[in-house]
Amino acid sequence: MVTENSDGLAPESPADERSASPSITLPQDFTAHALSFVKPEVGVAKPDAILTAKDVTRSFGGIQAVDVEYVEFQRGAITALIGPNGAGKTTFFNLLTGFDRADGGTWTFERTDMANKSAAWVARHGMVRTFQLTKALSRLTVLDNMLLAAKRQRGESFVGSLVKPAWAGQEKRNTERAMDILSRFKLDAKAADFAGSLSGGQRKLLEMARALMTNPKIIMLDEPMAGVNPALVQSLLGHIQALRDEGMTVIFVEHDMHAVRHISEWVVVMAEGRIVAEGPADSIMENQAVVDAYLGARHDVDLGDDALIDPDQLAKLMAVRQRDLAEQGK
Ligand SMILES: Nc1ncnc2c1ncn2[C@@H]1O[C@H](COP(=O)(O)OP(=O)(O)OP(=O)(O)O)[C@@H](O)[C@H]1O
Repeated sequence: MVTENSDGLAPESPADERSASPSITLPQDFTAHALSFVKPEVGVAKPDAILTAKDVTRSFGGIQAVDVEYVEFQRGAITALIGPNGAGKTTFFNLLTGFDRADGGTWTFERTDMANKSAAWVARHGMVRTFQLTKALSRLTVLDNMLLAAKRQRGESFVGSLVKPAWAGQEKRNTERAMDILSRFKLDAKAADFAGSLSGGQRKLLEMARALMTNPKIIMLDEPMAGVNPALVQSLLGHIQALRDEGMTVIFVEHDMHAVRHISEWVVVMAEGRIVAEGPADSIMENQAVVDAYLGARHDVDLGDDALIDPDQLAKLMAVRQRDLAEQGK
């Protein structure tokens, strides 16, 4: 039997079906509490995994960009994916969300095989990633960006979009939904403005807003703090926490370690394509593999809170930094 929406139309995507059925949202404390019993070990099982990846590989020429043996992501939690430049974080995101094809491996989302499905298919099944505002999108209005995101993520064909009755009803619903989401991010007054006129922080909010157009269960944010005025960081973090509080699973790639420490319940660390550590943010900074990974690639990294780093490891970091400066003759 096909369930009907309140406007009498059949649901058009699994996202619509999901919103029509009752859902249970576990309290945020439950997720954080459940993770506090998990051992900080690579590949460790989570109490309620929503996404599981196994033996996922991707190479470019001679470079092994991703070589993830096993990782689970906890439902309803905020998980940060960190690592030095070139660690494979974005490539891993692209593989999981269907924007790139893996050489090998499997991954399942809610026990559904997601390996090498199209990005539109992945989004329709509830997993979306954010994208930076490109030049072309900057020349469209804020509302157009939202409507385009809904179309693209549904995988609508050009011919399909010309079938007027279906198109018109859908367009109206999409516009209403877009305005609702924009008002949540206080961007509704900007709906008719060019996206390119937004500030750095507002652009990040628009990226998040676009991803919400298909009512996802997992939202994957690529560097949500990049280019954001420090005064707006707190508000952006609040929006991410609000998504989690509503029951969404959030996975985000971020270099800003203060943000990572502030909001994530779990941190997964990548280096040279592999996962080298995972655990709660507070303990991860003391992990030798993490310090080594950053020492190998980014000597100027700010791990968020010096007080959390083991004094020996901090001394090691400082020594490398001093040596670099000496070599540069400073
Ligand atoms: N399309 C591509 N063609 C060739 N090499 C690529 C491509 N995409 C990524 N790589 C390489 O794969 C490796 C992993 O890159 P990726 O961008 O995934 O790392 P990252 O951890 O996201 O880095 P950053 O934090 O700097 O964004 C790097 O060596 C990169 O140069």
